[in-house]
Amino acid sequence: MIEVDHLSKTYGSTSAITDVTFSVEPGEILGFLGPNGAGKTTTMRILAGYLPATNGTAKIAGFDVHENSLAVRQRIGYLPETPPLYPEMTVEGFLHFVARIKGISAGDRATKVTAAIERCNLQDKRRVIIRKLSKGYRQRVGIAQAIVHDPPAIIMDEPTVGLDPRQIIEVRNLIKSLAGTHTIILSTHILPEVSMTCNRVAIINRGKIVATNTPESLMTQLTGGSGYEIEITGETNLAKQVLQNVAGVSLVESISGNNLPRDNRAYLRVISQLGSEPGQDIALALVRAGFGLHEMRRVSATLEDVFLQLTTEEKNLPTEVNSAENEGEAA
Ligand SMILES: Nc1ncnc2c1ncn2[C@@H]1O[C@H](COP(=O)(O)OP(=O)(O)OP(=O)(O)O)[C@@H](O)[C@H]1O
Repeated sequence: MIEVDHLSKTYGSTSAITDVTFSVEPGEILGFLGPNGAGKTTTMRILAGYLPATNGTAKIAGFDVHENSLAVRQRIGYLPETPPLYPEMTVEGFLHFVARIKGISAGDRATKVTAAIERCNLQDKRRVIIRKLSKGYRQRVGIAQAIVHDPPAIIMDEPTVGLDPRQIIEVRNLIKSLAGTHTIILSTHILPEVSMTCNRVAIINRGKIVATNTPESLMTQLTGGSGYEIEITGETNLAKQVLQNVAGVSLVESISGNNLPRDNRAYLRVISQLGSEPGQDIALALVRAGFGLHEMRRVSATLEDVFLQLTTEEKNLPTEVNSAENEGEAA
């Protein structure tokens, strides 16, 4: 349904995205995950036909976003980071207005607007002026305007930014309820958003796709699915250096958080590389380096570990995961 092929965009001398390739199957929700400035908005805007790419192609339902932009706009709903709302209009009036600009015939408008209102649970607010709505309800109106013409594909840029926890749950549930009948790309820098909402994730870092897969497979393939939590006596940074040099170790992070280490104790989390079991070597290396080893236990990797590994430890990546996955996606 959505095919992105070697897409690049430069702003003057700044390269925002480079060689971005991925695809989204019909009915799927793809999470487009990356830190600030990674290139998410740039990609979303190109897909929505609002920005020309410098190189590469993107197709929605078989139509090229640049060459057939009108056909593409009829087939996508776009929710930018700040929803394009007219605050002085009522919810219903605004949705009628959007339906008209999107080319829905006068006879069909009322049915389509009512369907979007019901889908987004806005029945109680249909005659309320948008300015008076909470941010959560405004976001729902933003989603309603994106789906009012019943497009097969929906592109959402950071749809839950600025919402309170209850509103976030509501908007996520709404997005999930749209999957199946719609194909969705959702850009986010929030990790739980991806594991809670998306079937698959594409991780982008500094303008490049560094992995594409289901959240579960990423966790297993990239980290071996496990690691260790370790409590030692000694200096954290020194211990990190020692552990980083142990064969089979992929990522080391401090988990002492804001708590001051008690009795000079450090708490570390080590993620192992695919297929390796470095537990014994970790224990040996720590003891040989003079650290007191108080506790060491196995833990499962989280999506956060994967994300950190991909966005901060690129040099340690098992390369087959990247290339094999991207080829698979492009096929
Ligand atoms: N209009 C522009 N002119 C010049 N550089 C830009 C422009 N828009 C974005 N960039 C740069 O391109 C890169 C990617 O930006 P983009 O907004 O796509 O990232 P993002 O992942 O959406 O980030 P955020 O989560 O912070 O919105 C950044 O380095 C950004 O500074």
